[in-house]
Amino acid sequence: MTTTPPQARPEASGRAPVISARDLSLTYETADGPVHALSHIDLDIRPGEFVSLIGPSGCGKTTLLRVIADLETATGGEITVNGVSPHDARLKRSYGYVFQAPALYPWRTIARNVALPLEIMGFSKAEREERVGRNLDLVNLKGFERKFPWQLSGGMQQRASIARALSFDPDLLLMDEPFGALDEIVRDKLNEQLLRLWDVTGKTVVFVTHSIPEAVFLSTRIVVMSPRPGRIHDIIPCDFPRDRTLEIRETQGFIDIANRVRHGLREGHSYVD
Ligand SMILES: Nc1ncnc2c1ncn2[C@@H]1O[C@H](COP(=O)(O)OP(=O)(O)OP(=O)(O)O)[C@@H](O)[C@H]1O
Repeated sequence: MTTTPPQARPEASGRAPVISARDLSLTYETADGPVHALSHIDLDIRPGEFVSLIGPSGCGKTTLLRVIADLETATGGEITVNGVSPHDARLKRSYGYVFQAPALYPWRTIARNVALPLEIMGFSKAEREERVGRNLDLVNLKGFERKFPWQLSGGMQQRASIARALSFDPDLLLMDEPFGALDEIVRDKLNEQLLRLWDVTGKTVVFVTHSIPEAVFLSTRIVVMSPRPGRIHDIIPCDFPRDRTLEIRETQGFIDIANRVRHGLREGHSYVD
């Protein structure tokens, strides 16, 4: 992805939160009885933060992301996104969403996949072309406009889906285990590229992961969740420089935070992948 020099864009602790959840709960009613997917969630996420949600399967990470995105509705408590309800935020196109699988249409070229949200939103052809070019450049896929998804590696496809999520320039990026299906070397590379992209664009990112090193490397804060019912067990700040590189994983500071996350996952009576 682009190597534009990092800009000073510290997380704005004084500014209004992008996401604010108070006593948020969500219970699914199922044939086997209620499933308490989220319980008493209190969380503020400020502009420019990179917040990872980590926890074992079933602790509600995806459900929380889906509530923010208005794909599920909370059954208790309150949540705002950019100061309005998730529904209104969705109508205002406040966020881009990246799924675990790239979910690109195989019959569309990479450029036309990235352009899809812009077509739906009615952007002019000239504006679409400019935005597609800019965002493919941002994820280092310039030159691949005319390729089809199956002609790209899994990592490249996921970068294309990030370009698509960014195409209409939302301030908030919601990412649900975007690199979970990729091998470790590719994942490391994409982690570095995502970090640069976050630094350069100043987006707010909420990122679901099962990986402790990934969470510690990427985040400004890590939300450790535990299951049954899904709740927040710990919130861990990560104060590494924004322009950190993978070498930071060998430092004592990194190891200490990783240990705190691991400890939190164990205390939450959960397992660690
Ligand atoms: N649509 C649904 N209907 C009923 N129960 C659901 C539904 N979606 C999720 N659940 C349940 O809610 C709980 C939380 O699920 P969720 O997918 O949010 O967890 P997760 O932490 O993202 O898990 P994973 O890491 O496996 O993706 C789980 O017990 C799950 O089985």
